[in-house]
Amino acid sequence: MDVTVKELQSELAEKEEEIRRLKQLLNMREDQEERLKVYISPEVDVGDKTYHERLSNADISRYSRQLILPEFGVTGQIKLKSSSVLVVGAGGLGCPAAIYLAAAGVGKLGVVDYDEVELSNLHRQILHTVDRVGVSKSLSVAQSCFRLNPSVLYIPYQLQLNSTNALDIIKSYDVVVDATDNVATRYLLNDACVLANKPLVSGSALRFEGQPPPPETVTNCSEGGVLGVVPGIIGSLQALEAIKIASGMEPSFCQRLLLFDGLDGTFRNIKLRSRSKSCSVCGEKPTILKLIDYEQFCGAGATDKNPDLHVLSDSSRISAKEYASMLNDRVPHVLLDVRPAVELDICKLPHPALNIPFPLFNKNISQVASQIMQVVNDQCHSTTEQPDGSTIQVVCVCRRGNDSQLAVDLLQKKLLSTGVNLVDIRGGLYSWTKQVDADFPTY
Ligand SMILES: Nc1ncnc2c1ncn2[C@@H]1O[C@H](COP(=O)(O)OP(=O)(O)OP(=O)(O)O)[C@@H](O)[C@H]1O
Ligand SMILES: [Zn+2]
Repeated sequence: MDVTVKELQSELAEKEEEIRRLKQLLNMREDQEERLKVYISPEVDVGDKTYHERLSNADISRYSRQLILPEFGVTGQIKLKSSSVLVVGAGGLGCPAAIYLAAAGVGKLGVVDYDEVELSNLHRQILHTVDRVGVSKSLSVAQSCFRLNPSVLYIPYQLQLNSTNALDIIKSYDVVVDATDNVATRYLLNDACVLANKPLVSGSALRFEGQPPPPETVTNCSEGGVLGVVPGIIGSLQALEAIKIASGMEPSFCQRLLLFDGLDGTFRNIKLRSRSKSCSVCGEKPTILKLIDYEQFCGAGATDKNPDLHVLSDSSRISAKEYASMLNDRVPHVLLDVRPAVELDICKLPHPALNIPFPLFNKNISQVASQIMQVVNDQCHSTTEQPDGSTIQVVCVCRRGNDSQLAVDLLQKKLLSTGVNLVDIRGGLYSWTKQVDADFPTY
């Protein structure tokens, strides 16, 4: 009897959620099979065993505008129809890539993503919809593509691609499109595609810049921000390249890197060095003969979700609720907001704050510390009941409660002798919304 009712309830809820998802997937596949049947049935009528290798009348109408392209033509269409493409990542790049691959008529389209749709995805992940918030992204992309072109076979994979499953999944596709957002997965895909001998079309898009091949990225959208149309452009270019490869046309970005700057609207096409003989994956004496642990190798997770840091001891942290009572009781303090200035325009706590963006702490902690002491001292003078500087609290806040801890940690070391009491708000503005004010925006 060591399992509590609560634990059982939550396990049941989890299982029910899983069942709900499986049912949804099943429905979609049944629906798809039904439609495919309709599509393929003329095979019997025509009595032609090679029907799949020919185009139906519906195909000819649907793809007519690309069939009349001399470089593509019926040969290209048939090749495309008998090919398969795997899109890894159903986000900002994956959505445009997948929809154009589906529209163009690839035979089989696999879509990998472990994550679920969030409202903050919709400005750029254009295949998801408001009513699919909380639904699996890979499923959502497959559903949207299905609506556009039901003759394609869609295989959604609701999982995180890693070294244990990558080769197994990749092996049944002809072309792989990297539409992910983290370094670990980029390395994984690179090595997996070399080992499996599959062409990889890489792309990335951050802030205003985008690039198809090769893998290279440092920040991510939730940290750096991105205008939705930029991944739209890059993901479309990835689809174009994948279509060229799958249909037997000449690829454009073999040993080339295309850079796009959305702010000044320019493209740069850079020639890459040819394959290095000493490369550890594709060189003459490769040392990487099977997939390794890429999260460990990169020192970064294969998701862009930052883990919660635990830098400060409990005594240096207060909850959002506790801060709300401090405001309520008018406890004198200095509120220090360490977010970038642009984020202060989005929302602020209901108390005047000193804004010093976190990067400045690493850059010049002495200057930051003296700026804070100045404000603390000013506040002491104006607060008659609190003549002693050491009783003024400095409360540090950021968006999620990671930077605020690092900032307090740096300050504590610097201001040790002053006796100033430094704390951070556990979980940042995010917890403020959760614990104090449900109307406070999250971003
Ligand atoms: N190893 C992986 N396996 C499966 N999916 C992955 C993997 N790595 C990244 N992804 C997926 O790739 C997609 C990248 O898209 P994008 O960065 O536009 O979305 P996001 O991470 O949801 O956005 P944001 O950064 O704003 O939270 C995400 O949906 C993410 O879940
Ligand atoms: Zn190499």
